[in-house]
Amino acid sequence: MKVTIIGSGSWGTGIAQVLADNHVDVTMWGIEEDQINDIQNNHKNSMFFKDVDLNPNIKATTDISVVNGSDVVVLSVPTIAIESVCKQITPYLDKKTIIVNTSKGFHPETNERMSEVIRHSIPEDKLSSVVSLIGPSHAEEVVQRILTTISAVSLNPEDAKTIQKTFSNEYFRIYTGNDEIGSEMGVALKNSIAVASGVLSGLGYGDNTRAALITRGIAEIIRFGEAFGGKRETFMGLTGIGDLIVTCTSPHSRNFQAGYEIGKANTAQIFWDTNKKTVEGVRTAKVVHELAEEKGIEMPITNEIYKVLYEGKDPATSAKDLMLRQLKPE
Ligand SMILES: NC(=O)C1=CN([C@@H]2O[C@H](COP(=O)(O)OP(=O)(O)OC[C@H]3O[C@@H](n4cnc5c(N)ncnc54)[C@H](OP(=O)(O)O)[C@@H]3O)[C@@H](O)[C@H]2O)C=CC1
Ligand SMILES: O=C(CO)COP(=O)(O)O
Repeated sequence: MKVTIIGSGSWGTGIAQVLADNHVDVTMWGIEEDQINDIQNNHKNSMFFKDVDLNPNIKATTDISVVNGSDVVVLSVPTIAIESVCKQITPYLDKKTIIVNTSKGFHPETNERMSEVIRHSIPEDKLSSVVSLIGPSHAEEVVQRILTTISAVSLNPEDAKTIQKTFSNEYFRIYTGNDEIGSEMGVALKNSIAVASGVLSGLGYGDNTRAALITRGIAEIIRFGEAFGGKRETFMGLTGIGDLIVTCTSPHSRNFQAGYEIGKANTAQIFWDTNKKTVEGVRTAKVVHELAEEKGIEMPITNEIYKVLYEGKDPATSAKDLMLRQLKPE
């Protein structure tokens, strides 16, 4: 089994660690020469994990032709880059390949889910199927082999099983699923709720507030996901409540961290002026706000985060407005 990972960032490195530990032939491809040399020669990705030793069998290159001969290609770049990397790898796919999506969010212009983007970007004769490998999994913990469980979700059950077998080990357990819509919606929408979680912490609120946010957050994620065809039970699993909990509560979460700074400053301007990290929940809030308006879906938390990010509303007023919304029965 030959696996190529597209993207040499945080999550690509986490995935590579798991595969190399499983004795899979794994190569990371990236555009940052320094990072690639660091992985290939020093067995480190110091930009992301200063003190972590990587499995020395992880290979790394800036040569995209490495994709040639791959049985599986894992895409570990931000959602805004998924379409372009699909186009870049297509000439080098020489058989029907399983494409593993690990990104969480929507296409920047078409608002499509990631599996849809990949299916539209890679010709059928080069694509076995898309498997989304998603769930509660901060790379910072996976590289340290901290026990983690996530889902391999695909419309093709055989390919989902192949990915389950390839990635599973004593610290990384994979479940399979086929509700692509529900799973991809769950992991995308939780990022905007995680920004809200950070904002509330930055404003100085506590554990009661966070529990309220997670509970009401999953309620609006379910409303949205069901309206698009996701199954209710999926939102109770790893790609729903599981990923929502980890991202809303973990200091590793970049969505939480971005929200925290916004809450502390009581303005999103600080984010727009300084952020350089991958914070998917920011763009997702815009997509979800637009789609929810179109379909008339009630998304109070996501809408307040949208107003904070895109309309200059101050977070303290947003929190108060959420609390004073007209009361309804539970
Ligand atoms: N980090 C995590 O714990 C997890 C992340 N995810 C998801 O994985 C996706 C990637 O996140 P993550 O790895 O954290 O992000 P990072 O920012 O850590 O890494 C992304 C990598 O992709 C590279 N990249 C960006 N655009 C391109 C491009 N056009 N061509 C080639 N490479 C490109 C970046 O290079 P450069 O630095 O030059 O921009 C960087 O090396 C996100 O959707 C995220 O939600 C999912 C689960 C866990
Ligand atoms: O999706 C993730 C963990 O499951 C990563 O979350 P962040 O992008 O907020 O760091």
